[in-house]
Amino acid sequence: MNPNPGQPLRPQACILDLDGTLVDTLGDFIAVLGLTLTDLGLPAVNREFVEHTIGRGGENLVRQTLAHVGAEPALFDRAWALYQQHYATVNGEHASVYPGVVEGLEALCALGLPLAVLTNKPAAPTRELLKRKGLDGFFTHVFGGDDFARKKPDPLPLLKTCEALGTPPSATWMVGDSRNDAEAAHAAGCPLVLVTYGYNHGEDIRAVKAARHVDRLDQFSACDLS
Ligand SMILES: O=C(O)COP(=O)(O)O
Ligand SMILES: [Mg+2]
Repeated sequence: MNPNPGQPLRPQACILDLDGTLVDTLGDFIAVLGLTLTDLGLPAVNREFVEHTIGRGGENLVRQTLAHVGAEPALFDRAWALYQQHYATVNGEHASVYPGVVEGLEALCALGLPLAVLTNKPAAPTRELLKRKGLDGFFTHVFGGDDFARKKPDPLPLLKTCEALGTPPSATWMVGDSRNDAEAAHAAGCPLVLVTYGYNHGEDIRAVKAARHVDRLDQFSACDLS
């Protein structure tokens, strides 16, 4: 029973998004797309386009990019293969952990909460990035966009992650940076925290309904868990 109806349950576990929430990976996406487009003899795309398009997985980014530069959709398979090759090399080089993330994760772990990463990035580069940035030790589970039949904003990956964590969705908080995380969390029944510093397709994340909006991850742990 929720002792405060209308208030979300105190977290028993947390699910965290990766890109735009834990790590600022925009520079990696820009570099990898640049290399891919050069290999294909296609024109470059600008930073704003990349920032507004990331969040729904690499396949979607590559598809949207081909459309944006006026390339044939049939180029997708080649472009996706090149993109993945370049991503494996570049991964983390132009990326940095956001301020407050390590402190926030330490606070959540100190409370004994199991933590999972759930991202639309494929699982292999996700695990590698967490390792390269020294974040891998915080998580009991790491799931990527290719681990389940559907990606966020579908609720399926969140429900599967709750199952793996062994906690009910109503007490499993989702922390993310975009409306994909928000739609998935609302549909799954997970309380939602949105960080204000990530990527939300160029739209103001404060307009998206959430239990909390925070400017740093350690603000979430400070206000909700003590
Ligand atoms: O790969 C992406 O599009 C980013 O995904 P994420 O925000 O779910 O981590
Ligand atoms: Mg994100």
